[in-house]
Amino acid sequence: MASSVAATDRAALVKAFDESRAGVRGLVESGVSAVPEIFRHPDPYASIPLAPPGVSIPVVDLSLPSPLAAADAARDWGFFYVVNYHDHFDCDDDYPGRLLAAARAFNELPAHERAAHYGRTTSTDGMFRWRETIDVAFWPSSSPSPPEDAKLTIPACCRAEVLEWDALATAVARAVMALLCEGLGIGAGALEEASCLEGRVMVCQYYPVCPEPERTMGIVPHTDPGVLTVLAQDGIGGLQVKHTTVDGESYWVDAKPVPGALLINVGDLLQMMSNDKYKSVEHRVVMNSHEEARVSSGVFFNPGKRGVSDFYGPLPELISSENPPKYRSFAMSEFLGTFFKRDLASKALIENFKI
Ligand SMILES: O=C(O)CCC(=O)C(=O)O
Ligand SMILES: [Fe+2]
Repeated sequence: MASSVAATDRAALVKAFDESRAGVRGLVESGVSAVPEIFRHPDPYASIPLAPPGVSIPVVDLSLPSPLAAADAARDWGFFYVVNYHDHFDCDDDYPGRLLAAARAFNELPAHERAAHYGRTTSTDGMFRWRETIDVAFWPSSSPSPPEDAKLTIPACCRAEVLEWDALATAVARAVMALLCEGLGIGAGALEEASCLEGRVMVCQYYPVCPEPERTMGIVPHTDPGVLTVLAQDGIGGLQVKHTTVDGESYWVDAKPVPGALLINVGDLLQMMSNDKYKSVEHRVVMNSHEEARVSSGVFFNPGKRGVSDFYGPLPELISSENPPKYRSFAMSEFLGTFFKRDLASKALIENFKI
């Protein structure tokens, strides 16, 4: 009986929260001093320890001739910063700051102006996160750039910056994919030819200030499902990456904000396509205790070709009797079906395709 009453209370809380269409920011604006029940995690910061001082995520300097730096980082860490890319891609020095400022401005509009874009994402465990997520753009995978009607769904106050960000993130992903292909010893264009730049999803995340940061999380530990993620974050911090050393010791490493840098991470699909050479690693966002909300934006790259005869799995060029496939091949429809059914829990997705 008690649990059905609790379930009813919870349903009422969820309904009230959704109907407000004001999101977590609306709660903060209304002056909540405690994290409401639906956002509370049983033990958000249990599990493995924080990294010892001096351990940090590798940096790949795109202005230097170090062709294997990205591949080494993708193998050992699954995460790396890219720096000094502005000249390489002929982009303004204020990137990604200009995008992040525009995304912040959107999130800080009065609630009634944001409401049209309100959308709440919960994972299959039903837990709510202390964040706002706007899917700022999602367009048919067959189209190389957003069609005009998709552009109009992007909030007007950040539309220009979002479109610039899409173009920059795609150029960076193209260059990084080429480096990662070279690291696999295959043609630099192999991932692009497999349509991995085409199926893009962009999100802007806004993590409001939290009155009880120890009770909830921005994002629980997860791996990204796609091929590659290109992420921009502002100066607040909160993203942590799980790193396991060669001795098998694991800890959370802060992805400290580096001005102007972008973060790249390997997703589950790339781990499988590379037959485990590159690793998709868990990451999470802890609540900040700053006085200002945190803003980040990720572009998730996925294969765009999704026909019945388009199969993914270890790249055939990599497979030999010394390197037999560790995963079976699958169509994107099966992959996505499994993705939407799974828990956000670590590595659950990839296990389904192991041979
Ligand atoms: O906000 C961040 O820094 C990371 C977000 C993230 O991991 C995701 O959206 O998958
Ligand atoms: Fe992620």
